[in-house]
Amino acid sequence: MGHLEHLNEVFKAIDENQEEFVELLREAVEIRSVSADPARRPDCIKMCEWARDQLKSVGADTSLWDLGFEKPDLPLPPAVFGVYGRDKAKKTLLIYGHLDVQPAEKEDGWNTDPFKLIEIDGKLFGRGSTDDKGPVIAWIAVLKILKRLGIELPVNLKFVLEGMEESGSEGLEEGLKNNLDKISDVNFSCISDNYWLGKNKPCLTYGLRGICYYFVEISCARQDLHSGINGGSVPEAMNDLVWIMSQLVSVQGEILIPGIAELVAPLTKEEETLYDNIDFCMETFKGEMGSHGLLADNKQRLLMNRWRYPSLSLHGIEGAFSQPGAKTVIPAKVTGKFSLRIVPDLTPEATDKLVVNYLNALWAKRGSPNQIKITPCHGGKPWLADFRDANFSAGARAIERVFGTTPDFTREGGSIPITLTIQELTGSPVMLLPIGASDDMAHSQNEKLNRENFVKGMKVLAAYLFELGA
Ligand SMILES: NCC(=O)N[C@@H](Cc1c[nH]cn1)C(=O)O
Ligand SMILES: [Zn+2]
Ligand SMILES: [Zn+2]
Repeated sequence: MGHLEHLNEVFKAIDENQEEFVELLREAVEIRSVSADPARRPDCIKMCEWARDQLKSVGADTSLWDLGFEKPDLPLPPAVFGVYGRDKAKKTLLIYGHLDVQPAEKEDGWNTDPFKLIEIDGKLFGRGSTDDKGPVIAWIAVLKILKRLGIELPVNLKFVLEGMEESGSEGLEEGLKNNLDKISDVNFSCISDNYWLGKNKPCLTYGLRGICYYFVEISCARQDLHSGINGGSVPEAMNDLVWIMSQLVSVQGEILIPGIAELVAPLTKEEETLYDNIDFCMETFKGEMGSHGLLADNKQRLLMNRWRYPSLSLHGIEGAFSQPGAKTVIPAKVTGKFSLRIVPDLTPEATDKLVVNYLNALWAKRGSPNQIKITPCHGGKPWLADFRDANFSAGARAIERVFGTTPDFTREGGSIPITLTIQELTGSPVMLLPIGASDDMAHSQNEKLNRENFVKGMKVLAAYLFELGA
């Protein structure tokens, strides 16, 4: 039987068994694997063990790689490694995904409990539904279906799943380097951990921005003070911090740190034309976010701002009063948090140097007697690939089979720190194959994955395996 006939059977079985896979996603969403919260570390570990058990249940050889400790009393979640098939005559595909999620509280403004999967109008709401538990489960679903139907896999598979992606993939690069012999036979890699550019048209992604995250801690007193009793008598940490944070980015979104713009790879004529035919509407994008404005006045420039230029975002101030009401306090210690999304040819090292020099220069100018501590937190490199290779061709053909349309080739503004490492360590091409839609609201309130995207995503992944093995 040819691979096409197999696919029709596989697609039918995916449709008929979709409820089972929604239930798997429900189980996974209920595990609060928030990697940024040390108190949730046991849940991150539990989530990795859960995924290991799922892979085992379909017949993969699995192991957990110990990745050591984040801090003396805080173990890193293990990486899940799975091998499915060892046929020397077949190509080997490495599948990467992550099992940890961003923090979420109902009080943040969710309409439902973030850690309960709730379906409303075909949308599966829950933290991690789209980023990245849904896509990981889509892979597991494909294996379950192929096993059930007794269909031989057209390629060998190797899984690398981790529990720290949302916190910079700490420990994973070392874990991969320690297990190089296990991934040296990989011919292709695929990551499903980003989103379509819109709600209707699928895409394949060939670029990611990197990330450099910073903490700036300023302290002014031993403990919080009364702003009536002490206001006007002490230089305040919060005033210093807000002064610094207001000088990082302009109202037009331009990064004010000297030297950053100069390290950005120049735009070539060939690259410029790539943005013209992409199916993207600025007004729809603005509407989906409910934003009050955009930082560009044409589609091409807006996409470039998201994909090929760096950006700087202010994330929060730890220690500042943020509850409802009007507490009259002078916080004793505040920590500002911001990050830069970096692009070729910026490196985390060069970015750290420029950022730290600039913060030190600002601090000297401020002349405050308070104490400052600048901590570069995690860094991840950008990634840019050639979308004209065999991996992308197989992905594009798979999408055509399921959607009857060719995908757009896109870049992504977010970061998956391990992507470049996987490409370099395996010496083979990586492709990003998103299944979620642009309005999934990853990292935000009411994160969701459309049931249709979930089901069609499984079909695309299955078709991709057959195209790759053809
Ligand atoms: N789906 C990819 C993703 O969301 N990646 C994160 C990675 C990250 C790095 N530091 C914190 N998170 C992203 O924010 O892009
Ligand atoms: Zn993700
Ligand atoms: Zn994420």
